Amino acid sequence: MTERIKVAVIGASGRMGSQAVRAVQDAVDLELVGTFDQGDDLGDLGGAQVAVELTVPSASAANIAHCVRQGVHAVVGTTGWEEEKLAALEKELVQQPEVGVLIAPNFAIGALLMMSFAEQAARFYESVEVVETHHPDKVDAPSGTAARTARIIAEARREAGLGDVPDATEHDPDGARGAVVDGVPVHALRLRGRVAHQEVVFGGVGEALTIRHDSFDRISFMPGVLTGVREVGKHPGLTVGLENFLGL
Ligand SMILES: NC(=O)c1ccc[n+]([C@@H]2O[C@H](COP(=O)([O-])OP(=O)(O)OC[C@H]3O[C@@H](n4cnc5c(N)ncnc54)[C@H](O)[C@@H]3O)[C@@H](O)[C@H]2O)c1
Ligand SMILES: O=C(O)C1=N[C@H](C(=O)O)CCC1
Repeated sequence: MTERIKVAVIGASGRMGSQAVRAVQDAVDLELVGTFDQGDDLGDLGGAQVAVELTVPSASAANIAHCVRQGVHAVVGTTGWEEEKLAALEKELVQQPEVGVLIAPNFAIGALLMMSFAEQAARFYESVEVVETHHPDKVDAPSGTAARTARIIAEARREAGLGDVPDATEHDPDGARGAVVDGVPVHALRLRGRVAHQEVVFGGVGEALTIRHDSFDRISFMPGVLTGVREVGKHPGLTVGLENFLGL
């Protein structure tokens, strides 16, 4: 039998981390060797080959820098990885060229397809807005998925030579038009009872296209987490987006 991949989970007591612990325990080809949460010394990560990191935006970069220095591959679901943090991580990875880090704003297959479909549609529509809905315990807004979707759409619009999204608003003292990420309006709803949901709404002359994805349960993220764990060691350096491991 081939050796099982040794896995640690950081943020193991959280909503996602506790699901990830169960998913790793249930996978015959993986071995859970460490669980860590706030205040724990990560040390050698229990001898893990791969760490799954599901914490908070303010802690994630330091945790991943630690993993890289320990020579441990990392699968990162935590959001809030802005450009500066990614640049600093890339510098860390230069010192450990055999280590792979996957930053995955969303592990659900449907969310990855939603972003892919949105990229495909972007060049055909003058108007586009992103509306994300999450549970009210989420600490960051807009969601990592919404921010990434907006950037993917913006890039596709630039490549197609589209100009700004049309918007005649002159007076919006309360910010009713929402945030703007790379030129794309993004609206964040926080509702008890929801998990993670997003609509990408395109508007053209006389028509609209809505691409919607719903995660009703965090179990929807687990196949993607496990794919990340199995693949990350084969992809040294930084990878942003699980779609890169899925041929999407
Ligand atoms: N990529 C995805 O598909 C996906 C899906 C769901 C959630 N997320 C993201 O995952 C992250 C976690 O979400 P959640 O709902 O599980 O949050 P949560 O608040 O339930 O869990 C976070 C856990 O991290 C722990 N923690 C905080 N600081 C820490 C530190 N310095 N070291 C170790 N552990 C620490 C907390 O104690 C808590 O147990 C968020 O950033 C969220 O946006 C990503
Ligand atoms: O529950 C969360 O928090 C989620 N965070 C990710 C994001 O910000 O995009 C993925 C969906 C769930």
